[in-house]
Amino acid sequence: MTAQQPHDLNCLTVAELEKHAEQCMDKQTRDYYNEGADSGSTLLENSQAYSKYRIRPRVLRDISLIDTSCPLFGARSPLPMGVAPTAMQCLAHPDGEAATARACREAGVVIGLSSFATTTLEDVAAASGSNPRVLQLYLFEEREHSRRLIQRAKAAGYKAVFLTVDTPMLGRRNLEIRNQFKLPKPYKIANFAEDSDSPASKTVMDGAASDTDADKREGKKSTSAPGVHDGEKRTPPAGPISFHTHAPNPTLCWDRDIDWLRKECKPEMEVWVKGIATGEDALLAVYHGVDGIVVSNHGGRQLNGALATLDALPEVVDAVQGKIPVHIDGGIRHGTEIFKALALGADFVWIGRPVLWGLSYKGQEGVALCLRLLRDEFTLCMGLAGTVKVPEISKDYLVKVDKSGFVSRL
Ligand SMILES: Cc1cc2nc3c(=O)[nH]c(=O)nc-3n(C[C@H](O)[C@H](O)[C@H](O)COP(=O)(O)O)c2cc1C
Ligand SMILES: CC(C)CC(=O)C(=O)O
Repeated sequence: MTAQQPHDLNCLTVAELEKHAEQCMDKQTRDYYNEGADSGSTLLENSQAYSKYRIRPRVLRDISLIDTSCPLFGARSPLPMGVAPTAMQCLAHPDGEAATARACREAGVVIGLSSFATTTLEDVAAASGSNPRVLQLYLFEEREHSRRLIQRAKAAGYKAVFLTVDTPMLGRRNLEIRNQFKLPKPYKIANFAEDSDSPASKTVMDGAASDTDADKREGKKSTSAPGVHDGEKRTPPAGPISFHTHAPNPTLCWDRDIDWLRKECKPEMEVWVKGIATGEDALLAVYHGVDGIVVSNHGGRQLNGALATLDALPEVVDAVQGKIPVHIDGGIRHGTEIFKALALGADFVWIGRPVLWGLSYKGQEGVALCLRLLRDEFTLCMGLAGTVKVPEISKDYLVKVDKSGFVSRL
């Protein structure tokens, strides 16, 4: 990714990228990617939270050499920004996660790969070369699948596992239900295509929606549903691995699961938790020895009514007191918003839907465009705000504007 890259005159902002992507995606994909849970208010507030803050630019500071780099996984990242894990990217473009990985490699930007990717983690590693990658993990109740995935990620050079902790149950996504969302053939949930614990596994890996998906939507009894105490013993979900059955794990807990995960991953891979939204849980994460936190509400797709991530960030940063890195995702659509998140104490940001929009628009080239737009906007923001180094970005550069227009220093 070079600074001299010509502009795509049809697409100069992430907002324009979103509009183009709308034309490129079929309805099922557009609805699945773009919607939030329930009324979508948290999805909306994730973005709106950024407009409560304005930047206080400083001048006459010689900003001729701007360094946008920051530390990440024991090395340096050229930007304080990575690509968040999002499932099933072949829905956006046939090249899917491999195209995203190639664009990330070109830009030197870390890629987060979803457990529920449509490309294997080995193929993404091959497309990434020496560029850093992390594996997002849904820790299944049936541990063997997860154990195998972790071993494969280690062998393929992944730097970290990001355990998603905001999905003890799946959020209610009404468009997904109405569309009877399913992964169309020939795509597969690639990382589990070889797992064949039961004969039924093979069927769902072929890409068809499982009966289990339909049963879940219709509210039929499932072993993975959280416990209403009816005296029956819980059994983990068996059979086909589909995201409706296996991604949510209502049994996850700090003591047993985080400790197990650290033992499985370390020392080769770091263990992070993705989906922290309170100071209390941030303290527990530190106590349980995780290497980092992502403040996230899953892009507003889980608990609707939860606080916007930018609003949750300060209490997490206060609780952590710099002991481990704090990252954030949700609603970031412009380089100035990366700046605001860092000014409020985040060490790094992750970008979700805009990357999917880029992928839908032009495959690898579209993802590269998305990353370039955000990079250029962020660099421009640093320069115009009078900062030349990422660690200089602090709350001194922000004011908060309340609903009546009253401006306060932070
Ligand atoms: C279509 C889609 C699929 C997602 N899949 C996953 C996933 O498999 N695992 C996960 O932890 N988060 C997943 N996420 C959440 C993202 O990692 C991230 O938290 C969120 O997209 C950030 O918000 P943004 O889209 O507003 O940038 C998904 C988000 C979207 C939009
Ligand atoms: C596998 C799914 C649960 C993917 C996901 O996290 C999402 O759709 O938000």
